[in-house]
Amino acid sequence: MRRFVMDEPILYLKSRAKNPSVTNTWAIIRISLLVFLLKLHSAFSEETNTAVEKESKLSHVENSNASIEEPTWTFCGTKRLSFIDVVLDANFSTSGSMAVGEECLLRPKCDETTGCNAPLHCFDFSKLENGSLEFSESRVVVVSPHRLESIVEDSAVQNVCAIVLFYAPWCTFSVQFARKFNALGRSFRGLPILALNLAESEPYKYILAYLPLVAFYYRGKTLFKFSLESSFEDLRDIVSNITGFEALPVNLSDPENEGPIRTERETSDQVFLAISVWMQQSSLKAFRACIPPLTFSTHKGSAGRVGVIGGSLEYTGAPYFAAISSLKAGGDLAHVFCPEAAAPVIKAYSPELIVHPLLSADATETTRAILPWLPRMHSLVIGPGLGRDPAIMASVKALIAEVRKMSKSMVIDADGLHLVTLDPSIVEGYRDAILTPNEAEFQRLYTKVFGAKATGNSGEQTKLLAAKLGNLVIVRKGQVDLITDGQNIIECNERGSPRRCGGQGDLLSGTIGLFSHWTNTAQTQVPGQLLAAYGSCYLVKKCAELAFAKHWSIHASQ
Ligand SMILES: NC(=O)C1=CN([C@@H]2O[C@H](COP(=O)(O)OP(=O)(O)OC[C@H]3O[C@@H](n4cnc5c(N)ncnc54)[C@H](O)[C@@H]3O)[C@@H](O)[C@H]2O)[C@@H](O)CC1
Ligand SMILES: Nc1ncnc2c1ncn2[C@@H]1O[C@H](COP(=O)(O)OP(=O)(O)OP(=O)(O)O)[C@@H](O)[C@H]1O
Repeated sequence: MRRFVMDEPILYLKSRAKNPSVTNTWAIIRISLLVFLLKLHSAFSEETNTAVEKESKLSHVENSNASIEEPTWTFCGTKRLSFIDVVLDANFSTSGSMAVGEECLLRPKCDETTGCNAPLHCFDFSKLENGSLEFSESRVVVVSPHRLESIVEDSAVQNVCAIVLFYAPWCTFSVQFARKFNALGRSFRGLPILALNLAESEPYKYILAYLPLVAFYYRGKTLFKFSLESSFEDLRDIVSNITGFEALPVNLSDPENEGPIRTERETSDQVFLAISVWMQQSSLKAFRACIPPLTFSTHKGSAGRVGVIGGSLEYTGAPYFAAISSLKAGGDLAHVFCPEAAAPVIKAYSPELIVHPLLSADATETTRAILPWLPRMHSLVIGPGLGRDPAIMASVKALIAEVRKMSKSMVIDADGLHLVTLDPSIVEGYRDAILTPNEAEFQRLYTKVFGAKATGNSGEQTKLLAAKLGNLVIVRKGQVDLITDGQNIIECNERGSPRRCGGQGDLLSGTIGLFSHWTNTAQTQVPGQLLAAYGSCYLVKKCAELAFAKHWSIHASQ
């Protein structure tokens, strides 16, 4: 599924708008092409003629305003306005975001010729001759995503302002805001006042911090986003002040303001989508707040000591990936407890890792040797590369029992999950456990616990299993990672990488091990294990996406 942030098409178009000579040349080429197309098309139908007429008018817009300079910006004057965000890039004199309710007024920068009160040069569509264009009327125009992109594209090469409401008919706040926005549309003639219904758009196509959200575009840039706490009068004044368009008298309570955006709420399954988007955004924010600051007062180990219990003669990469990722993500010390045969190999991969060749087929001896180390670990990652030797499994089972007694965070992955599938009671009811199954591992565990294959909604299946195991945390990995403690569920639907090379799960378990220490220390409102898991899923998917974009074919070390 393609996803992009709202500003992405704008960024793409910026390069064309920045250089006036390129813009002019581009405009001339477009006009010549349009004139040619005009002649060609006018032979066909009446409908085609109308379209061509519109294009011809737009080319007139381009032509007449080709010389207009990019304005610079400043805040001046005082008026109580509410902006969510002021999105001005390096070309502009002011940047930053402003809290709701701050006293400010955004203006093109004061200079000798324009003074402080000069508005933007926004094209007035109502002044077009024979103006039958959609924007020449005074009303909100509901557009498709495709149409919105083309308008933003047009506005990048012309001096067109566009005000866009992103809304959903099932969203209570959108519906409450609809009347104000409908009235805003009726207050201005000649200015594109648009609305995009997210319910009819590709899910996740626009990542919006708020719903509803009003964005103001000018020449292909998002200049700012309005807060919905603004009154209708404030919204109208902002638009009027910035564009220089005079507002028509409109009464907010007029019945005509019932449309075109509906003021009655529709019910829909998409509400879940909104909650999911909100959960992801708030989880990321909450997780970020748990990241320990870098200061000179900390000591070695305080940012995290993670122990990985894993590795075998066959698999030395998996425990290495888990341990090294906990260090690379910000941990201070990473220990690996592995069989003797694997230790020199793992050690040779990296001098950073502290490798203990203490895991053996003798459960009593293993426990005796590793037990003194356990209290020093903040968290344990159990399973990467262990293999399935029954005697080793028995040793690990004994260690899990010791970790439980110490109430330490424990991430169970790979062959550790095989052990849990053989005997789920070893983790049952232990809320500090985080299981990280891939799809195959999830199905095996689910079948073992419920005696039947999982069917139906995958979120519900995952919640059911986590609840049945006593509300521990399950991270079901896949195209969308599902993270649940049996009550709450968070999805991580970052794009990740289409390369499914081995070892990516080990990166995930290693970082969850570290992050669970951070979130437990920070004492969060959202359960710490859930946050740690979300932070890690987000990080691993983001890294995979970036590495894939850079190398095109990735493997875990990248
Ligand atoms: N470099 C290394 O040392 C590595 C070692 N690894 C270790 O290798 C051992 C075996 O791990 P496996 O993951 O192969 O476990 P399994 O032996 O249980 O195999 C899982 C099977 O499920 C399949 N599968 C995975 N995701 C699936 C999905 N979404 N839908 C359908 N089928 C799916 C896989 O192709 C595989 O055949 C573990 O100890 C693991 O830690 C892996 O972590 C990879 C890297
Ligand atoms: N189809 C997919 N598209 C994008 N990302 C995916 C997809 N499937 C899994 N991932 C991501 O890859 C990472 C590892 O998941 P995977 O299912 O490969 O685990 P694993 O089999 O346990 O890995 P490992 O090879 O380390 O044992 C997770 O971050 C997961 O989100």
